[in-house]
Amino acid sequence: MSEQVQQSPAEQSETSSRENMIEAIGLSKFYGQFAATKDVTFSVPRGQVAAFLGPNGAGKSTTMKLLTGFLSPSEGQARVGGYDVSTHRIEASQKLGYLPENGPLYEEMTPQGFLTYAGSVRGMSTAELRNRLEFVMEKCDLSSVWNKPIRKLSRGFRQRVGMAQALLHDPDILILDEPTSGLDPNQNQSVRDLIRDLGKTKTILLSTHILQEVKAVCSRVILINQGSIVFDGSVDELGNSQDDMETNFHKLTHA
Ligand SMILES: Nc1ncnc2c1ncn2[C@@H]1O[C@H](COP(=O)(O)OP(=O)(O)OP(=O)(O)O)[C@@H](O)[C@H]1O
Repeated sequence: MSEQVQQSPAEQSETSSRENMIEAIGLSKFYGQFAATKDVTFSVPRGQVAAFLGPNGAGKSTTMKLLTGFLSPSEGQARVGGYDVSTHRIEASQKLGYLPENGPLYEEMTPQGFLTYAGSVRGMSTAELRNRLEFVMEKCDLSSVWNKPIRKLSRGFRQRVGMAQALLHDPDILILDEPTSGLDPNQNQSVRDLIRDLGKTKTILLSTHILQEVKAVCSRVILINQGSIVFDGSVDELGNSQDDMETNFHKLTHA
């Protein structure tokens, strides 16, 4: 008979922080009577690339803002890298890169100027920033627009500037809100390739309503509808083929 080892609460919390890099624990956000999210609970373990899927208005961006500390929950707790984001915001943000849905890009700045500013706000040293700027410029394929004002850039390049900002401090965890929204098929492909590459070393939660994207880059799907989680499982469990996935998505979101 196997012996059960009892863990103290502190040990349990250490285990959970080691294994789960992103944790939503009973997250609800109310606007008046309306619940944008209702008791949202899930966790993403180290090294997993998880899709946060749902139709328009389902609560994806709200959950991501709660997870990144940009919104305070009405109820529940958000943890990133083992830290509660409302009480340990700085520690959590050092481990986290966030691509917001409509990133705050400064239109008059160039990518180089904006990313230098973002790095200095994060307190990066000159040498570290120089290395990381070179890395993200190459990784996000920004060299051709490095010194153009952001206002002149296409949606695809703006998205890549947002990705570069999220990657600048080499975080272990990425929360990406619709990273491919509004991109043309070539740009789509290049952002997906980038995410797949990043997924080899990082924990990623990305929101989308594109099923193809889920299949292309993720191993896990968390599906939200009307503010509540309605499915949490592997991509294959949602459906083996694109058609199956579409049928199940439709069933789960049109109840
Ligand atoms: N500040 C706010 N005040 C009132 N309602 C809000 C507010 N922000 C979001 N909502 C509502 O909460 C719900 C969830 O919005 P959210 O932006 O999280 O959805 P989403 O899944 O990200 O949608 P999309 O795919 O369209 O971006 C929507 O009905 C939205 O209108």
